[in-house]
Amino acid sequence: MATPPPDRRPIVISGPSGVGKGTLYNLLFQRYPDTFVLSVSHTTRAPRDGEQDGVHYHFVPMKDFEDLIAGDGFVEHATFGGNRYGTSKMTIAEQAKKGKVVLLDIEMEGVKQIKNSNIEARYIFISPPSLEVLESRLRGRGTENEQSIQKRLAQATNELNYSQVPHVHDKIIVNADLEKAYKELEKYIYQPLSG
Ligand SMILES: Nc1ncnc2c1ncn2[C@@H]1O[C@H](COP(=O)(O)OP(=O)(O)OP(=O)(O)O)[C@@H](O)[C@H]1O
Repeated sequence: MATPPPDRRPIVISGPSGVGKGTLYNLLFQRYPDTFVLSVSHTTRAPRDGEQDGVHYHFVPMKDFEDLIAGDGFVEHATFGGNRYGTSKMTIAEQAKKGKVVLLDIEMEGVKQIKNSNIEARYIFISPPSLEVLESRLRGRGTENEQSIQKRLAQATNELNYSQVPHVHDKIIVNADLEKAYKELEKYIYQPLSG
């Protein structure tokens, strides 16, 4: 059943790669169908096999991406590996208008940009129980090569340091036991409005 949470602000989920963000919010999507929607990013990179425009990404030419930046159309944008990625204000507004609570899966630099924008959001950080566990999850997922694993682990330290900065995140959840972490996420998202 679609039961929207009392607080309808977009939810920004961040945390190191491999910590279980996707696993956790996919559980939320399964258990509350039609309630939440993952924000679809814009990118200038080419679609990979099986990726659909408007579903996995909005695939756009560089010129369109730059026009969107010039028109202040993004809440956050970044460059990775020579390709640009961003979350457009329009995407968030369109989904919110349909009555859905928008979930944004965003890395640290994007979180900083959203915090500097005028977007009202809730910020959740997913933390690993330890760097050793994070490494074993990244390896266990089997999607990364050694170089990519090392890069993600190095970046994880930056993300974890940022999560310690007071008042950046509204909620920090340690993803040790999956079901416990999920319950904590659900409880936070569905908590009654305060004040
Ligand atoms: N609590 C948990 N206990 C054990 N394994 C877990 C737990 N949570 C997630 N995993 C596993 O860890 C791996 C990484 O999870 P996931 O892909 O959801 O991470 P992510 O944070 O979304 O990563 P990325 O940012 O790279 O997309 C997956 O193989 C997943 O099944």
